[in-house]
Amino acid sequence: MAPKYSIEVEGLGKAFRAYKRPLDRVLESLTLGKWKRHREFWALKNVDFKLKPGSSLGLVGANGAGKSTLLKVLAGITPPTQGHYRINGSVASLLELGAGFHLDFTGRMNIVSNGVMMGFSRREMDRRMDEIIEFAELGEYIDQPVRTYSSGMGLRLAFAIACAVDPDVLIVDEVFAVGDMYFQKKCVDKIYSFKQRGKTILFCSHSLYDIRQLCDDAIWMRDGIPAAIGDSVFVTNEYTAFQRDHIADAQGDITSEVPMVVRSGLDPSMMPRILDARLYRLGTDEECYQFTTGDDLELRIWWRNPDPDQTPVSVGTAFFRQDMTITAGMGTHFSNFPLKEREGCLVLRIPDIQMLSGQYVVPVILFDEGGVHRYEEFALSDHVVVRTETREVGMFRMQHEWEVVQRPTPSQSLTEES
Ligand SMILES: Nc1ncnc2c1ncn2[C@@H]1O[C@H](COP(=O)(O)OP(=O)(O)OP(=O)(O)O)[C@@H](O)[C@H]1O
Repeated sequence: MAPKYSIEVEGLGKAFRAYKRPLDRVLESLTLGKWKRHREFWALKNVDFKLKPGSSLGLVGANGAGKSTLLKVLAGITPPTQGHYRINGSVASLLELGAGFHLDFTGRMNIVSNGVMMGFSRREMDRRMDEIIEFAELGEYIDQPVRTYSSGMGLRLAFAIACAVDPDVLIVDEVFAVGDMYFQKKCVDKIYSFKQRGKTILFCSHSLYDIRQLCDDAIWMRDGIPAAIGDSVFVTNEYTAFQRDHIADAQGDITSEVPMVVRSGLDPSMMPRILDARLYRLGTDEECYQFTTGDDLELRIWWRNPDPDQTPVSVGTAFFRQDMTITAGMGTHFSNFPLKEREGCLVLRIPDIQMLSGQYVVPVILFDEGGVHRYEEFALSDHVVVRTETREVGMFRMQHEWEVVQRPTPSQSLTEES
């Protein structure tokens, strides 16, 4: 019978020793610990959660919040100081890049030694060798020592090995931060296929967008303690709200939630591209960036995709306020509207805009078909300004109505009944 949970974590904590100076560590060890020179520092405290097979959990939080430490504990790389965890099934982890590789061994030799470390026999790894080499696409480098690899190449090899051993639980730390666009796309596809096959994924990223797209649930780690746990959209919203209130320099960086575009790896002539994007009054050729609440607008996006079968794309856009809030986001992938053409002008019609006064930045983003991987981000030539002619407050005009009816207050009805 399949286990109810693939990961169970209870009261997990991890303390490190913090030394003021490197010398203090030496002094402490020379005195066999009698002369204590460290202070205890808790990188993780009171972490509790359970994950069912097939679910994916994202970790978000500021630098130093404890995300990597939690992943390392669960990957068995470092023991917890407090609490327990249990993982039902096999685990593969992609944590520090290149960790677990022998630098003087070739890629091929590392495939075997890595697999053996994960509990596979040499023969099994030999059997999977071709599949791993094919996925990693390292060419002749597969027979070169790993010390000659770039970090992207190390990642390719590590990811190929992790995929080939087909673990029940995959633990991934910021895998999309390294590697070229083409390989990132392969990683995303693999992660999706893991999810679809009922595997469990633990994933840490600074890209809230990736967390929302790939993870069902999320934990916001703050100073080693879970500050919010739950649905990934809820948790990332909580985290964004916190960042907005606490990080002064977040001002101005209004599209930071949409991660950077990566433009390498593919033959440039085969790259899907956004050629242009402009805003108009609906149904006219009047290009316009100033609207009044209730106006009708139309965004036209010209794109080209040389190979829609091999590289299917989707297009998204959003209205970002100056404080980073996404007021509204739309995407062909959300609307199940596939773009099968090689090129064309995609028209997004928005009648009766309901946004209230404000200035918005409207990027247009070319994604893969699932809306996860970004090929290109295109900025409109101007900010969009919306004015509201009434004195309504808030971000949005919400549909509503008022009415006066004759009905007793609930407390009156109770008195009458008794
Ligand atoms: N081996 C270690 N010895 C001492 N302190 C450590 C060690 N590893 C991590 N820490 C500390 O634990 C805290 C949590 O670190 P961790 O790497 O888990 O954060 P993170 O959330 O992954 O950060 P980032 O987003 O920058 O990767 C940090 O203050 C870090 O300095």
